[in-house]
Amino acid sequence: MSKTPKIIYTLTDEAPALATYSLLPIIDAFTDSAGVEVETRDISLAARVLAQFPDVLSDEQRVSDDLAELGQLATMPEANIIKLPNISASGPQLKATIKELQSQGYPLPNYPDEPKNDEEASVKARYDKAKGSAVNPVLREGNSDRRAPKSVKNYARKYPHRMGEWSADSKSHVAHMSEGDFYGSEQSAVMEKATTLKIELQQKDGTNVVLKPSLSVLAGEVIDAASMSSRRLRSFIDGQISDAKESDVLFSLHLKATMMKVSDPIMFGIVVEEFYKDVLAKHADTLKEVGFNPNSGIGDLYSAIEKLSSDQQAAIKGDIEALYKERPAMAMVNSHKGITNLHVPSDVIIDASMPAMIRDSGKMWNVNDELQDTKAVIPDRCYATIYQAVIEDCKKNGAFDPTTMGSVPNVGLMAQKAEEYGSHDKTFHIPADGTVVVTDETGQTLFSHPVEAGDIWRMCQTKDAPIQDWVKLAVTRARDSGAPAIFWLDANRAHDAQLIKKVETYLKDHDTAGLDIRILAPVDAMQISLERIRKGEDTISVTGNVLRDYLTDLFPIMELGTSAKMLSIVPLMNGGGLFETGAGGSAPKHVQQFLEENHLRWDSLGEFLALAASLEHLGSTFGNERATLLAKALDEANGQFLDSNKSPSRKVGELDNRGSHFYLAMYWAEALAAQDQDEEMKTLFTRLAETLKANEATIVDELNSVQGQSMDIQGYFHPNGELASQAMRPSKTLNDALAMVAKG
Ligand SMILES: NC(=O)C1=CN([C@@H]2O[C@H](COP(=O)(O)OP(=O)(O)OC[C@H]3O[C@@H](n4cnc5c(N)ncnc54)[C@H](OP(=O)(O)O)[C@@H]3O)[C@@H](O)[C@H]2O)C=CC1
Ligand SMILES: O=C(O)CCC(=O)C(=O)O
Ligand SMILES: [Mg+2]
Repeated sequence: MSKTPKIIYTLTDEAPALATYSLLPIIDAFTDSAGVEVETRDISLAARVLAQFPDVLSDEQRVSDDLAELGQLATMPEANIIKLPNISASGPQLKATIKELQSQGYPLPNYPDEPKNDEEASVKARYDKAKGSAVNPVLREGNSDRRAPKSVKNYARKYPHRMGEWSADSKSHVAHMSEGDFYGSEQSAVMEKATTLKIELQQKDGTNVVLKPSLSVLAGEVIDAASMSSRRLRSFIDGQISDAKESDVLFSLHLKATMMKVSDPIMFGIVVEEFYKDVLAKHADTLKEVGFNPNSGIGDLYSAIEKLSSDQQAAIKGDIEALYKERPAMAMVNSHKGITNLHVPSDVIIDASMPAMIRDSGKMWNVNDELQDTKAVIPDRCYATIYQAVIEDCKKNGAFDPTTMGSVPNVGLMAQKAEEYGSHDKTFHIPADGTVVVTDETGQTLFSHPVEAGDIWRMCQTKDAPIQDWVKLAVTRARDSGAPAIFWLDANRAHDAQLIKKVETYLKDHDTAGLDIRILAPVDAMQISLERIRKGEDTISVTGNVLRDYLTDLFPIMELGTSAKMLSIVPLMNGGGLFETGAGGSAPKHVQQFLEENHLRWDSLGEFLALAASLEHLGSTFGNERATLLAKALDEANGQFLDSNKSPSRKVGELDNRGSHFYLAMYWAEALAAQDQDEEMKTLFTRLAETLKANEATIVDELNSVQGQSMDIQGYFHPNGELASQAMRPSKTLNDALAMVAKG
């Protein structure tokens, strides 16, 4: 790996990838002229799929495995990576990508749902490497520091987003299990020394199945295991379906099937099976024949039955319509297109979906496109209760006020795959009744869980070094910000109880004099943080990986309207920097709008903030003065951008993502023109600033007047780069101005 100071900018998917076609040429123009190298690496879902199959692709079609390269880089001190959100693919998304690539002439094999031989098993294993949250855990060699910078908070106070009102008699609530879940069954242990673990299912019939023959663990590592009873989950879901009907609230399910890619699709499938039970039973044989997979959602049924005669299709569809009349109303993802909460496992993802519901008065959309009170089903108790605490607070005190509310930044434990629950090769769908037993190399039993066929059993690892780093980061943030820091840990949970001991120990390594650092159960931590936020006070949440994910959408969405406006830094444990953009996802809805009317409402503020932090890091690590200068100027430009409210509008014909990039470029050039530290840069950027200012009206007109047309960029997951670039760079005046400063 070269040690030249450079920034790696990632190419990803959907809305952020489209935005990059417009933003990257601007970044290139500014950094080229300063001699700062910016290189790209493609970690899009399509590229990650292609990288798995060099053997079937032609020389021209073959792509490098950029993710593997970046995974290596993330462990080195010179790493400086800007990571945009990417698709964490659900099964249906992965299959759609394969289909699109095949239609573009890539001779990829089909995805074998049920491999029939070794060859198919190997194909499936390769595809599965690109499934779910396959990027973030590879790059996250550090813990997470996510917060709203002051300028962004001031912006939200000046231009508050809309918040739905709350009523004291809202019927919305969270429903969770009371037994048989992961929370209730968790067992945890800290490894005294490095060892190798074995996971085995001792079946009732006396035979043993080795689930994992060997797993190396380090001294000090926290290991835990838990199970989810499918029988109890089914009866809980049945109860909730009846209760939603009786209480006349929408039924909705909130999981993280993308990130917890093994456990949560199974839970999703169980809910699909229970909700559509009668129809699925009536047509069981036919649906089996056409290969319907409930874990992929009811949307998969509609695709699967396309193979049937139109009469057969009509019969099944008719039965589903009849079932809807008996069942409670379901929360809709898109009522115009008939997309329900149970259509696709990746459409409703808890980190974004629960905050959106809370922002919308605790309601979700019904089939008539109206907001309605909702039962939010979050089966496992580990974190469900925090959302109920927010709902209770809103019912009592009304909606939060973005103009006065304080902030809850987050310090999250996630380095080296910490607490990656339910997502990896240590989560199993149990094939038969028995006991799952974990033993160490001396044969001593660590954990033992009685299980039934169909249950989910998961193990999770959290290494010691990341925990120490996380505690240190929390103390640093508390010191730098002056805000109290709360560790959200539940003494009644086996895993958290181990972490509490470690936190108490490692806090002693730091000077905490004068700091307010507490350890509280998540519900208590939530209540105190909400009480303080209403008084305009800030409270740092110091959490494990799952709460990091949940809270870094929840609070930003309440405070700023979207998590896209967050600063999201991952100080890598070996000294490098990973700068994530925002905290949200890849906004598929934004792409839909872009394709329908050539308006991209994606807000790249997260990218602007990440770039400033990345340049600053490059400047300080390599003593590169021009990088520092660019960083300072970009900081000012970001302030100006927010102050002038040049974020994209949601409406066609108005300023969109491209227009917002133009303004950023103008403010950035103006800031560089205003400085006196570097004469050459001053001269160059004064010319650019003057040109952009003089042509502001023309450029904005060129960018806005193209809107209102449908667009075709020949692909969704793997669009034609030239067409996408043309679409995203429609202003000749702006392009010519940028060419003026670009080197060469
Ligand atoms: N770090 C990562 O790589 C992450 C990836 N993902 C992936 O993203 C995909 C979609 O996930 P989903 O949960 O729907 O989350 P998204 O964040 O994509 O969408 C939720 C909503 O948040 C708003 N939003 C998000 N980002 C922006 C932005 N930059 N500018 C303006 N508004 C924004 C949009 O609201 P509105 O519609 O009102 O405009 C959007 O519809 C999935 O494939 C998921 O796996 C998800 C989270 C993180
Ligand atoms: O990796 C993923 O799938 C999602 C990550 C995410 O939502 C987050 O880090 O906030
Ligand atoms: Mg998230």
